[in-house]
Amino acid sequence: MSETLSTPIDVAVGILMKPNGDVLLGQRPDGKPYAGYWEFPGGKVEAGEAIIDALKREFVEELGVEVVSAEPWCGIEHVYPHAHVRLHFYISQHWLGEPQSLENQAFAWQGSVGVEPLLPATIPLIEWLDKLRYPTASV
Ligand SMILES: Nc1nc2c([nH]c(=O)n2[C@@H]2O[C@H](COP(=O)(O)OP(=O)(O)OP(=O)(O)O)[C@@H](O)[C@H]2O)c(=O)[nH]1
Repeated sequence: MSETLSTPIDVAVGILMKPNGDVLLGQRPDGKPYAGYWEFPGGKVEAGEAIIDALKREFVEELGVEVVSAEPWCGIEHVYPHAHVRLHFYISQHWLGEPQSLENQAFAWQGSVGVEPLLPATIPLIEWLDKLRYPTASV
């Protein structure tokens, strides 16, 4: 148990961003920790896998979307009761295909993010993302 919590797990997370700034969030399906919480799509990096390859794989598996290009944006480390995660966030503005619910999860394109609850480690990202998406807004 202590080893599980002290050893960080790398997670590749992708933010699909439309030209108008809308971003895609997904709801964690039943059976996973924090089921029902909203997150940016992604998942754990497998042994020996590059983070960008994990991102592309997860998007195909979860959404049927091919990420053509994505830029690393920021990293967050967070210790949950179930895991110590190191989240690698990427932003993609270039993908192929419409997101499909391949794991029976709900999805929502969001301008101002209104879905909740969000995964705890993802909450601070929204403010940073808004500064990036809406640089002239006074908020
Ligand atoms: N995808 C994603 N994961 C996040 C975010 N924020 C956050 O804390 N996480 C954490 O990162 C981890 C992702 O693991 P996961 O269980 O979803 O990964 P996975 O799809 O590979 O799951 P699996 O092991 O069932 O195949 C979870 O501990 C989750 O709580 C986020 O915005 N997106």
